[in-house]
Amino acid sequence: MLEGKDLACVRGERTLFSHLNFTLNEGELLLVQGANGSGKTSLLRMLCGLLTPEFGEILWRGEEIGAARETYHAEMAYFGHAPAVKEDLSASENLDFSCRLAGIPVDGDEVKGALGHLGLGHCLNLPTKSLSQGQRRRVALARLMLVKAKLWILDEPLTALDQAALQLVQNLIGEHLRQGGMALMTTHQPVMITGIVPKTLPLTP
Ligand SMILES: Nc1ncnc2c1ncn2[C@@H]1O[C@H](COP(=O)(O)OP(=O)(O)OP(=O)(O)O)[C@@H](O)[C@H]1O
Repeated sequence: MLEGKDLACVRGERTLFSHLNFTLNEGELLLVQGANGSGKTSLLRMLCGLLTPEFGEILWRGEEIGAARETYHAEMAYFGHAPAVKEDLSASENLDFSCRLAGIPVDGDEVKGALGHLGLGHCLNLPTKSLSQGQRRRVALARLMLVKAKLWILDEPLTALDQAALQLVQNLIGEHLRQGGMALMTTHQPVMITGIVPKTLPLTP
């Protein structure tokens, strides 16, 4: 279980949120909601250990994430606001590279399968810089299929996707949850995943 207890976030002079509590269990989806600038990305960065809460604690399987760092990072995958893809590498090289960097061995067929699943089968070997924004985001999202993490932390994974890709990515999240995974995400779009009723976490100061 992932648990946030009495969390507060201050950026500059502003308290973005305080007294924030949530739990996330296997099979659950938590939608972090709030206006632009309310602190959604800041919260996700906290959950990844990239930002220290002003107050409160974040627990993974009952242990504070700093103390459980190694286990936690092995079980968590983060899809950032600006997806990390290297422009000069092809779609398949990007996936291969990022999985190796994370210590996850993948073979060419797995990479091809993940990219094909997200509708990128026809541009496996093109340099990422020649792909559209939506296609680049799909390359970064395809990584989720390979890293086999229990917890997905997704910052606006639905942005810039066309209707077909929206469906594919929501199906991917649904499949992850049905297999006992957990997901926490931000989005400004409606989320419709068959059989899943998301929990919501509104951010207010
Ligand atoms: N390093 C920083 N120093 C000071 N303020 C910051 C810093 N990083 C972010 N902020 C401020 O914190 C606020 C929240 O930013 P954040 O990116 O978490 O919001 P958000 O809810 O994800 O917004 P959006 O919906 O636009 O993506 C913003 O007002 C932003 O300017």
